[in-house]
Amino acid sequence: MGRTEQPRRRTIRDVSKGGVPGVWLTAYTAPLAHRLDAHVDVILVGDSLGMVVYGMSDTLGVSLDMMIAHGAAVVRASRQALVVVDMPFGSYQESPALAFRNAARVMAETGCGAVKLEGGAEMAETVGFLVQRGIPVCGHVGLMPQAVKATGGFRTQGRDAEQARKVHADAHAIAAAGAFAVVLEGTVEPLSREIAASVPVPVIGIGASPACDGQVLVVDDMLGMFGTAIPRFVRRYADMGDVIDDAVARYAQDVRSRAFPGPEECFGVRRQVTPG
Ligand SMILES: Nc1nc(=O)c2c([nH]1)NC[C@@H]1CN(c3ccc(C(=O)N[C@@H](CCC(=O)O)C(=O)O)cc3)CN21
Ligand SMILES: CC(C)C(=O)C(=O)O
Ligand SMILES: [Mg+2]
Repeated sequence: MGRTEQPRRRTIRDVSKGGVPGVWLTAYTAPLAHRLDAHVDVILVGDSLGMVVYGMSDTLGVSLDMMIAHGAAVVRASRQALVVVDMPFGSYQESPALAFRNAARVMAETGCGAVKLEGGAEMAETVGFLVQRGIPVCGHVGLMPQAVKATGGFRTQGRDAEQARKVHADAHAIAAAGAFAVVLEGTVEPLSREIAASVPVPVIGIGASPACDGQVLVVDDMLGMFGTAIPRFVRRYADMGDVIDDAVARYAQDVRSRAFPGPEECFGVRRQVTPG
C-alpha cells in the first residue's frame, strides 16, 4: 500500500472456500453500490436488473449494453468490493469465441473483476475458454433463470434423484473448467450442502444452504423494495418500500396544501428568524 492507505479492491483471489462466509449482494446503480461497498465482499451486477429495474417478467430481454452501462456505474461508485457482472441471455451460449468477445467487452468497458454466466456441463468448455484467456468466470448452476422458458418457471432444483445428480455434476464440471466460484441457486437440502462440501471452489448460495462458502441475495428483495413475487429464500432486512410510500405520501400532501415549498426552500424570500 502507498502512503495514503487506500483499501485495495478485492480480486477473485479473495473469494475463499471455508472460513467466514463471503458476503455477496446485487447492485445495479451507483448510489446503492456506494453504500454496499463498505459492507460486502462482492457486488454482483445481476441480470435480475431486467426484472428489478426494468420491470420485465424474466431476464431474457436483458442486453449486453444494459449490463455494461450498469456494470460501469457500479464499478465507478465502489472502491473495495469485487464487482462481478452477469453475462446476459444470448451473449455467451452460442460459442466460446462469441462468449469471449462479449465477456471481453464487459471487462474492458466496465472495469469489473469477473463475469458470471449460467450453465452446467454444457458450458464447461466456454468457461475454460474464457479462463485460459484471462477472464475470471463465476458459474451459476441449479435454478438458472435464463432457462425459465425451458424449465417452465422459477423452480426449485434437485427434488428427484436424477435432477440432483445433474446439479451436482454441473457444479463440478464448472469448477473443473476453472471457475473461481459457483453460484448455487434454488436447490434443496441436503443436496446443496453436499455440493458445497465437495466442489473444490467456493460455492455461493441463494436459496441453497447455510453450509455454502458465501451467500448472495438481490438487494432490492432484502431491502423490501421489490414488490412482486419475492422468492421464499429472501429474508427482509428492511421495509424500504414502506419508507418510500410514507415519504412520498407526505410530500404529496404538502404540495397539495401548499405547505411545500416553505420560505426557507425559496430563493429571495426573507427567512423567519428563530430566537435562541
Ligand atoms: N427480485 C429478484 N430476486 C431474485 O432472487 C431473482 C430475480 N429477481 N430475478 C432473477 C432470478 C429469478 N429468481 C427467482 C424468482 C422466483 C422464484 C420463486 O418464485 N420461487 C418459488 C418456488 C418455486 C418452486 O419451487 O416451484 C418460491 O416460493 O420461492 C425463485 C427464484 C431468482 N432471481
Ligand atoms: C440472483 C443472482 C445470483 C443473479 O444471478 C442475479 O441477480 O441476476
Ligand atoms: Mg443472474
